[in-house]
Amino acid sequence: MENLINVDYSEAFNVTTITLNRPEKRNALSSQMIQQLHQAIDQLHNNPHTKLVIIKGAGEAFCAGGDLSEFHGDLTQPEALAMLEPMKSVLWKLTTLSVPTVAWMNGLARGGGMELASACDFRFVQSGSNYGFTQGQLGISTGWGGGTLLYERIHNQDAYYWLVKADVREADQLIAIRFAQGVFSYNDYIWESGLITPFLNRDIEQLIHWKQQWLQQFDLQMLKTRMDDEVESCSYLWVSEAHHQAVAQFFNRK
Ligand SMILES: CC[C@H](C(=O)O)C(=O)SCCNC(=O)CCNC(=O)[C@H](O)C(C)(C)COP(=O)(O)OP(=O)(O)OC[C@H]1O[C@@H](n2cnc3c(N)ncnc32)[C@H](O)[C@@H]1OP(=O)(O)O
Repeated sequence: MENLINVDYSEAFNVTTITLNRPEKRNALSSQMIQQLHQAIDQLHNNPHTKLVIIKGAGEAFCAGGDLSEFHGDLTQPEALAMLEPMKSVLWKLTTLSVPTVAWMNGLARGGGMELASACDFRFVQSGSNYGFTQGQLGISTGWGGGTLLYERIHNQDAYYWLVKADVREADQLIAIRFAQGVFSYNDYIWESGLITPFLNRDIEQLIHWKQQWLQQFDLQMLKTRMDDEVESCSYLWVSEAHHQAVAQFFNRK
């Protein structure tokens, strides 16, 4: 099977890097990639030395979201719900992972790509790139639980407005709204970046404690229910004419 998800463990740093490897499609997530993401995250539990997980994209993009050609056909509401569930499960696993997670957003992200980033504990963005929860422009809403997680990452009023506005924003705007915790340049080498160094300088026991402390803020059952509700709502919007027209417009754009 094609390696659409690459997993690299650094012995030197005790860090596992998961790379979305479909650059020709701006790392748009297909069902096969989502399946491989599940496997990659499940494998993390087999390596007790991993103290940080970094998610990044291959090529010039971080992640263009769900695969519009695969997921956005004429699905019924139940079919849409079933199609959305697996990636919601990936976001849940990432959110509740026992060690810190970083989204190294080395290029543009749209829609579900932003939801994937919202499931990470920290987000670092690339100067000159742009990012947006653009599902609203497609006649739908966030559909993997990442909208729920956005409310836990930035001020709730800002989260609500971004989801409604569904606009694309520059790296510095993501810092201003506190969605991102740092900005790096195009040719910054991740291991030499001052953004990652603090994690490298800490022991796994410290990092596990801080992650546990973060998660203890939440009623995790309520958080999961909110994510479930989000996905179900999106599945009803899936069958809207606005959604079908928006997807057709994308593929007829050239
Ligand atoms: C729950 C999550 C939610 C869902 O699944 O419902 C979503 O994530 S909905 C999808 C949200 N994402 C988008 O709407 C992004 C759509 N893509 C774009 O706006 C642009 O492609 C962009 C800005 C990501 C990149 O633009 P650029 O000019 O750099 O490249 P191209 O547009 O020429 O694209 C290159 C190549 O990639 C294919 N592509 C890009 N995005 C997707 C996607 N989301 N699904 C499938 N394929 C995608 C694009 O079609 C081009 O392929 P090619 O064969 O070369 O025509």
